[in-house]
Amino acid sequence: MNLTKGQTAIMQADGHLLVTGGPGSGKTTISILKASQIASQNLLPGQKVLFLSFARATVSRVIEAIEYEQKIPKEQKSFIVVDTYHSFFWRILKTYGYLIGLPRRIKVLTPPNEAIALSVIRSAFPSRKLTDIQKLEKKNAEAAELLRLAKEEGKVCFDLYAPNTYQILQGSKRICHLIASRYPTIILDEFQDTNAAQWSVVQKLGGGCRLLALADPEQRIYDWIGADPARLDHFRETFIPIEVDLKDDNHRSGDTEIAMFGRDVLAGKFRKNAYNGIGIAPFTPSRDPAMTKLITTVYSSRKRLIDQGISGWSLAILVPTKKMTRLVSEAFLQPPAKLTVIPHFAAIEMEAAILGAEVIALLMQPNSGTHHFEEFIDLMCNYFQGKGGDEPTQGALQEADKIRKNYDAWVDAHAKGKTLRKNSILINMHNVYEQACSVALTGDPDKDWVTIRGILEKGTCPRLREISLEVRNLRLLQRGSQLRQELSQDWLSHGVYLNALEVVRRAFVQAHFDLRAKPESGVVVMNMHKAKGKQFDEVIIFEGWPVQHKGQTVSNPDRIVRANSIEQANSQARQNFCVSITRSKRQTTILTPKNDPCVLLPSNDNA
Ligand SMILES: Nc1ncnc2c1ncn2[C@@H]1O[C@H](COP(=O)(O)OP(=O)(O)OP(=O)(O)O)[C@@H](O)[C@H]1O
Repeated sequence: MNLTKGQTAIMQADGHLLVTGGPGSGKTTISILKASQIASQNLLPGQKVLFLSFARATVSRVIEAIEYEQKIPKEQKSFIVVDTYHSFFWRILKTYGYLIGLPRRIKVLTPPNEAIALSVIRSAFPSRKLTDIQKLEKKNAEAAELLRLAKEEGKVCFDLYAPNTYQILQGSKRICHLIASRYPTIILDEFQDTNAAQWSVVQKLGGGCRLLALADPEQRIYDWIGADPARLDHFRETFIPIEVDLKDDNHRSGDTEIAMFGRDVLAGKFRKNAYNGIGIAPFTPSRDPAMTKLITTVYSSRKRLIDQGISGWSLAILVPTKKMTRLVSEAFLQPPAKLTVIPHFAAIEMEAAILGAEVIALLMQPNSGTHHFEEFIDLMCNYFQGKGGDEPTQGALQEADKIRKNYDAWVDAHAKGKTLRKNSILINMHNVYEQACSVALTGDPDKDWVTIRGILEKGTCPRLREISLEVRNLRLLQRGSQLRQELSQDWLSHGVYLNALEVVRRAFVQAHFDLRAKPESGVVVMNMHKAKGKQFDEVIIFEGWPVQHKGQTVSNPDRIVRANSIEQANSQARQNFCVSITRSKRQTTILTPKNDPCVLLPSNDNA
């Protein structure tokens, strides 16, 4: 690979560095080569280069670049640590948290458990249309409870990682010094999206370490969780870095006009009528025709990639919302019009699946007396309280309440020697529970998991059926996985799965910090925000459509721009769209409803 002038300047620079550049301009690539150079020339024994990213998704892209694209030699690779901000902060908190009043032993409060812990507070507020005062009260009540959980119970939620790490660094020069001597160079990926708390930690780290920030101000898509347009200026003022702008170099899709189209979307002015590498196709705005259009478009893209003989090809379907990710995934599994199924991986929010998995794990454990059913009920309530993550629906919270009340009535009836009323939701739930508990398990975790899941799926309890469908999205029991090994070990030691629930809970915490990743391949479906920092051979962007009644639009959900309204087409919407468009190396196809095309696309007036 021949380095560009800008990339060469980066290789020659000393001191703090700020590297900017558009999509595919080679920021990640050059930072890896720089890390490798530092690893071979500037490290003392015990030191490493630390590469910090926001999400595991981005980490996997960096690892892909280190392993597969740049083929960094083994001896240098072992001196580069790629980590998420989360897991780096967590390591600091675990070791030094006691200095700021956290208990000596702390645990991760995972998002599903955070949702459960906050559900009582949340259910006290209306789920929609909150006044500003209500919003503030809710936020304060949630923050106070999360702080209490951290300080009193040692359960630390993700949002406290950065502020608590800052507190530790602020209070101890010695710890700052220790980190700097371990990691004399820190690379900050996607720096434009750093929030205030993360920035305060970076400022502390920069006192002793050399910082290399990578940024594209036009790919800033996290304003809603604290990214700040002025962040690059903060970095410039604080660290006076050498600055290299890789500008609009485009190595990702250089043979196409994908990057040009992305820039034109940002500017809202289109230089051409058609762009090489960009396809825009309308679909009929209702479920089956829309999904049919998407599925046939996927067939064509997939065929193109296979015909070109690209090994390990990747095709991403990017959609605006979590809900659409699910709808598309379901349509790929059960396509309309007798089309064939599309094997794929969907990046679905996992709260519901994780809590559902806990129910299955408990059912794998032996039914060892009266508390088993009680624990089962607790997990069912947890599932409904936590399945919506930080946006629980009132319906789900009420469902949890209903289960609890019916259980109390059941206990009461038992105590009085009476039977439960016939229409109690507990009747079916208990029947299916009993069936699951009485099935003979084999010691093969994968098989046993599927057996229990099957009982829930075929049973008469709609709530357990829902759980069986949710956990279908889990991929934790593949051959060789840690979870599978630990469950097998549990069976070997006890002849039953004595600790299945504990093993499953542990596996999810490990999975959150697990950074081993393979390049993304095959068909993947994900929300547009999740595609940040990634690249694929082809991309299809697919959005929702207006719902009409008697000729009037009654709602317009799941659009690239909220309600597809030109007033909402702000820079965030444009940047988010541009990031998605430019993830592709060869071809980006945009599918948009025929009667109400995306307002960011060229219309006949501005093409
Ligand atoms: N000088 C170069 N010559 C050829 N290919 C390059 C060069 N620099 C980078 N590339 C390739 O271009 C592609 C995009 O590079 P990279 O991912 O580093 O860009 P980026 O600036 O980090 O992109 P984004 O901000 O969109 O995530 C990669 O496949 C990389 O291998």
